[in-house]
Amino acid sequence: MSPEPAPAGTIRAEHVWKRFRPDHGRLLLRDRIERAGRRLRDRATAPTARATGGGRGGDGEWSWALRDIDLHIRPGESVGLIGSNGSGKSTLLKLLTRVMYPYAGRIDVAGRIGALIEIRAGIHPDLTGRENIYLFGALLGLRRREVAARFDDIVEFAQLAGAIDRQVKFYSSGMQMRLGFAVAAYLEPDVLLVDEVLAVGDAVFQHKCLDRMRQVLEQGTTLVFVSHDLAAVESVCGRGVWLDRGTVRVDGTMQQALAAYRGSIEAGTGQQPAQRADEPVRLLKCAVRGAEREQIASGGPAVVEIEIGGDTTGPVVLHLGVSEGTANLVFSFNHEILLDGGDAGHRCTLPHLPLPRGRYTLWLGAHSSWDPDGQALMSWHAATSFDVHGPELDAPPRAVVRAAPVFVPHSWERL
Ligand SMILES: Nc1ncnc2c1ncn2[C@@H]1O[C@H](COP(=O)(O)OP(=O)(O)OP(=O)(O)O)[C@@H](O)[C@H]1O
Repeated sequence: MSPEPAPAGTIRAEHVWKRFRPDHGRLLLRDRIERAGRRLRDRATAPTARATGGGRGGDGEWSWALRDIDLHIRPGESVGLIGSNGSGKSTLLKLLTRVMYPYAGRIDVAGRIGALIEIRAGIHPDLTGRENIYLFGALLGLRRREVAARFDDIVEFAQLAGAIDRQVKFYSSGMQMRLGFAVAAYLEPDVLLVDEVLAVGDAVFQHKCLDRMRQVLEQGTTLVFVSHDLAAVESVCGRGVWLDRGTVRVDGTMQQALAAYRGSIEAGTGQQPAQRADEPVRLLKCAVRGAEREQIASGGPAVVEIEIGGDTTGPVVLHLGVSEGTANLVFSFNHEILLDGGDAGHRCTLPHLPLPRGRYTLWLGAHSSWDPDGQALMSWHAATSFDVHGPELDAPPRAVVRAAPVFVPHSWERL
């Protein structure tokens, strides 16, 4: 008896492997014969056995983009796929759309798929924008009448009113991306797959895309969203999957996946710029603590203690900043200090640290007061990390982007 078909919007990937051959150069006949021989020998070996060896296949030429991926996504779920460059995010989306096929494993996507995985994916350059919309609709299995009912919304969203009867090859990349996203998001797919759409559009269009994704989710569509804009992914997705060198490192809530991913970036020392050697102003010590050696609490006091050395004399502008993870600078300020050529300690007190629970990085740099735009006396670098204890920030409504975490004390009363 065949198993029950999965409900539309279900995505299931079981033990999925995908590999690529990096060298696409021309091969001599001798190389081809050698490869064919190796392939024949390989056939006798099981896929997983061939897959071992740190990303290299048995013939030493293949590298694994995805290794043993298992994912089950239910209808209506919103999944953010995060991970560093080359971790396999786009490859996974391409497998889901069947633009390419896995080497081993099984992929099932139930229902109609709307996808924007490459700017020009699914868009035919010789057809007009109008023809592309109808063609895409037909590929999704929609009737002409059904596409016509959504046509005006698509054109309005993509801001292409004046260009819809022009061939797409004459569109700018921004126009093509807007058309691709609008078509994918307005033709009511059961599954919407979006890869890095925010990288191309301007800020207004980015917000429109996030807003549209939220509406699509409210209609019950399944969303898989790939982006390096972590705040945007966090604002739309409830579930987070962190891909690391082709494997799933964390599959949990979006917050869990982001915390683990950010933590790994921080732990990977060398990824954070350290102070350069031989700079005129040297940071000898740096610590962040709460008042009276207590831990730092949201809204409570924090004390930054630093010791500066070097031969420089005279007034110097010290820059201090705090970032979430290594990326988002939450705040920064400057302070002028007077150096006398010896080592000296400086203390900065922040009476109410406006940060919610989390791990933060303290950044420091210094410039001459006489030449604030000139060469840094101490380059901007990550000096230390510290933890803040307190409440998590409440989540904003879906598709509203929170740029940086700021804890603002507040109280409510009923009138
Ligand atoms: N068509 C291809 N031919 C050869 N190698 C490929 C191909 N597509 C992807 N790869 C390789 O597979 C690995 C995963 O790539 P993929 O584009 O899926 O990563 P990603 O996580 O989407 O990265 P990014 O964040 O930079 O977009 C990389 O090592 C990449 O070089």
